[in-house]
Amino acid sequence: MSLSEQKIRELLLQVEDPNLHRNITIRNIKVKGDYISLKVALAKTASSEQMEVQQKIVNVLKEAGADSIGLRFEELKEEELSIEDKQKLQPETPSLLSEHSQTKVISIASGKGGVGKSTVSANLAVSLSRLGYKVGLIDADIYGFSIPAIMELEKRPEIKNDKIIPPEKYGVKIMSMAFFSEDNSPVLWRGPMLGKMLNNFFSEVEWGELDYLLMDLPPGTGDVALDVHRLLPSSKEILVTTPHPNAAYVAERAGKMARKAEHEILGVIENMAYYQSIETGKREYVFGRGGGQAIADKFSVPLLGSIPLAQPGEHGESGSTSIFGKEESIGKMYDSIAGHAVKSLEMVKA
Ligand SMILES: Nc1ncnc2c1ncn2[C@@H]1O[C@H](COP(=O)(O)OP(=O)(O)OP(=O)(O)O)[C@@H](O)[C@H]1O
Repeated sequence: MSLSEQKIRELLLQVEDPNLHRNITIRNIKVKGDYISLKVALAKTASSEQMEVQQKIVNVLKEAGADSIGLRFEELKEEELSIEDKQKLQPETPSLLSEHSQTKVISIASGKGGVGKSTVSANLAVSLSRLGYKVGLIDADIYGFSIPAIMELEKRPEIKNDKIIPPEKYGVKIMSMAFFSEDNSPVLWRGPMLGKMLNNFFSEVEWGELDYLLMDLPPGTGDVALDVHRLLPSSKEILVTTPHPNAAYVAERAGKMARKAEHEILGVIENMAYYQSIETGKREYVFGRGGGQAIADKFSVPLLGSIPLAQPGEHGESGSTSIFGKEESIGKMYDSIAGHAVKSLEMVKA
């Protein structure tokens, strides 16, 4: 059923900004047939409050007969907040960011997209959990959040006592920007928003005690790495590359960025390193050879491991097509890489 813009505005009078205790600010409404596209400004985005509002808007509009809703959020500008508003928005110090936190943060970076960085991040997180560690995984790849799909995660976070409880799969607690987007609509982030989003992922999320927090960074050498450094100066980095010399050249730029951000590089993971015939065991270096080692040498860090191209039928034990179980050959490789990364981290600390 199609709702008029005026009706939508009336319906949304029921929805409050939970931080400010007044009506939400609607930036724009577009109605195209059955599709309603809405942009809303809140005091705090990427937060438990946003989730609450998101849910309420969807419920209110669906109850009124709306079929399909696209929702985007932005934060209210400084000048839109009164002094009282600002008092209501007292910042918290996230415990994960405190200098006493025992959680080790590892960011996974790549020079370009499509090298399998998210797949590697997810499998590494699962392996660390298999090794007995308490693990969190942040999908900070805001331009193309793919962790929930890779983990085949159906659950969404829950809100308890104003905190976001991250859903868990394969023993890994997961947070993704995907949870803050309805209908998979693209999230457009400007520079300063990225830092805020990350900050909220630390302050708003009830992670519990974690041994490792992995962050799947967006590909490239953008602002997010700098934001991560500002928030978490002790974060370490792992670079993912394919074996092709060109891919390695691009990965080198991500490595230089890590160095510029004063992040220690723990090591390099080469993905899609070769194809191994199941019948003959013969390896074919489909995407070239040596790129991972070249990057590792460039930064004087270890090559933590080389993951071959997965073949149909190879995965299955875990029930997911992208996550490898402990009995699968690639699963064992990830376990070994995770063990190697833990050792590298201890050496860096020593
Ligand atoms: N070792 C592998 N063997 C076969 N396919 C792989 C392998 N690693 C990743 N892939 C596939 O390659 C594609 C890209 O992987 P993924 O999304 O993890 O890359 P990415 O580097 O995170 O990309 P982006 O940053 O653009 O999201 C996916 O379809 C994934 O299933």
